[in-house]
Amino acid sequence: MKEYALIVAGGKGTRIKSKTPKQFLELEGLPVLMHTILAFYRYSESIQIILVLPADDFATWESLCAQYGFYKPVVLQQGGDTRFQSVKNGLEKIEGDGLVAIHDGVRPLVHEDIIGASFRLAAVHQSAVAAVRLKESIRITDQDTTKAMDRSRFRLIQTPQTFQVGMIRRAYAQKEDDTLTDDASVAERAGHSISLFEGSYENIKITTPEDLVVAAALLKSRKDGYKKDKS
Ligand SMILES: Nc1ccn([C@@H]2O[C@H](COP(=O)(O)OP(=O)(O)OP(=O)(O)O)[C@@H](O)[C@H]2O)c(=O)n1
Ligand SMILES: C[C@](O)(CO)[C@H](O)COP(=O)(O)O
Repeated sequence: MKEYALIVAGGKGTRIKSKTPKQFLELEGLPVLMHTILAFYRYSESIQIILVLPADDFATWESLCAQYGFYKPVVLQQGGDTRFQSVKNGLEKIEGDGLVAIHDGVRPLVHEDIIGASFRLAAVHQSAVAAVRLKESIRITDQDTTKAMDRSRFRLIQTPQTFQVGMIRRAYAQKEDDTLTDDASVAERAGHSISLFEGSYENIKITTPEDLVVAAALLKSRKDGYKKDKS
C-alpha cells in the first residue's frame, strides 16, 4: 500500500516566544523540521512527504535547504489558520489511496520504529494513533473543587496519527470546531473508532521554551550513541 507522510508545520509558535518560527530553529546542527523529515526517510526511502508551511515561509524553507544542503524531496503545500485547515490542505495533495501518517513538524524526535508501527497498525485497523501513559497523578478541577482521577484510564496523545487516506479525507470534510485539536478527534467525530498504540516519551512536541533544551539533549544523546556504535 502506498505510504504518505503529511508533516504539518504551518503554525505560528506563539507559546515558544521566539522570533524564528520554532520549526526552523536549529537543534544539534539542523533545523527542527529537517530532523523530522529525516526520521520519515529513515523509516522508508520511498515514502512520499507532503510538507505544509505558511505560504510566507516557502522562501525561508528553500533558503534553509540551500544553506544546509538538504535536498530530500517534499511536496510543499500552504497551511491554513488552524492545524485543522493545514491538515485539510495537505490532504488535497494526495491523489491516490493508501495510508497517511499525519505528524507535527515540531516532533523531531519521532523514531522510525514508531512510524513503522503506525503504518502496520493502520493497515489493519484504518487508524493508528501514538499514545503514552501518564507518569504523574491526575485530578479533575472546576472552579471550587478538585477530585483525584484514575490515571490508568487516560493517555497523552501524540503524532504520528496514521489513517487510510480516503477515510481521513472524508472526515476532514466536516465542519471545523475548536475541540478538533488532532486528527483522531476529527476521525472519531466522523464516526470512526480509534486504535491507539504505544508512543514514546522521547517523542515530545516542541511547544514551550524548555522543550528546546530537552529536545537538544535527546538529539545529542542519540548522536553520541550512534558515534559509539560506529567506533
Ligand atoms: N495553523 C496551523 C497551526 C499548527 N500547525 C502545526 O501543528 C503542529 C502542532 O501545533 P502547535 O505545536 O500548537 O504549533 P503552533 O500552532 O505553531 O504553536 P502555538 O499554538 O504555540 O502558536 C505544529 O507542527 C504546527 O506547525 C499547522 O500546521 N498549522
Ligand atoms: C496533534 C497534537 O500534537 C496531539 O497531541 C496536539 O493535539 C496539538 O495540540 P496543540 O495545542 O495545537 O499544540
